[in-house]
Amino acid sequence: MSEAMRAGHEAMTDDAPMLKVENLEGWYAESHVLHGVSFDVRPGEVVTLLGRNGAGKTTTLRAIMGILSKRQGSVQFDGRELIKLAPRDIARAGIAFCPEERGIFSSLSVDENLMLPPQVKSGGLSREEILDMFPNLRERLSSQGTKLSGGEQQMLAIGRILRTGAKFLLLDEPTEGLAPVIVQQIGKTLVDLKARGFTIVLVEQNFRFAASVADRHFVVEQGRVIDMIPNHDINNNIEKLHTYLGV
Ligand SMILES: Nc1ncnc2c1ncn2[C@@H]1O[C@H](COP(=O)(O)OP(=O)(O)OP(=O)(O)O)[C@@H](O)[C@H]1O
Repeated sequence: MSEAMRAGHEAMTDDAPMLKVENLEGWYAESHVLHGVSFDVRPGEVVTLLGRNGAGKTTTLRAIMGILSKRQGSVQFDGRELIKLAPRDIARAGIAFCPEERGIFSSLSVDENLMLPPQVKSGGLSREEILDMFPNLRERLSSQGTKLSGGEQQMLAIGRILRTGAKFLLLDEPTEGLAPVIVQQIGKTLVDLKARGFTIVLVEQNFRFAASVADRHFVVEQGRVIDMIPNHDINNNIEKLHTYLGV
């Protein structure tokens, strides 16, 4: 079998990663922040990036999305190298990013915010399906984006990327600052998305939440992935995790 055929064959098998990040390095201007991040995500998985503040989790998502001024290394998605692509082409490949700051436009209504991101692929959720998933948003459709509660804004930020057709989601701390009952609701949403075939990378500080939704956890420290813990093995690794996370 030729190299090209083997690569194609591997891309077709279930075990092949959907995303494979290798030796990813990233900079903010002169500041070298990512020092060779490597991890992979299989189709249908939910994985988390865990780590202390400033470890490089958000920067890793930004580097995957191409929205970092300088980056190098390899980001393969569905067997295709993305590292040299512009952010819009990375989005078109089928990766959607929900940033920590949520990016809700204050001058637009909930409905307008929802319909804002362009569709990049067929098979995205319809407006109705999204509103079925987030009934609170249906009641607030004509409200201004910033009149929403933090939880509603988070649901809108997640909901609108589901329209795009991207099946691979990068979610940056979706539970940050939210009340426990809302965190629970977001957790149910992620389980639902997984059941619908979405693959998710989740940056999370809330370790308990991470354990309730994820298949595997990657520990980020000083711009590198230093460990991987399968969720089924998490109870055997609690002390180690506490040390990693400084909690
Ligand atoms: N816009 C920026 N310009 C310069 N340095 C930055 C910028 N954003 C983050 N950094 C630095 O890059 C490093 C990694 O930050 P990053 O936000 O990726 O960490 P994190 O693991 O996501 O942590 P947090 O939970 O605090 O967001 C930190 O040292 C941070 O100070």
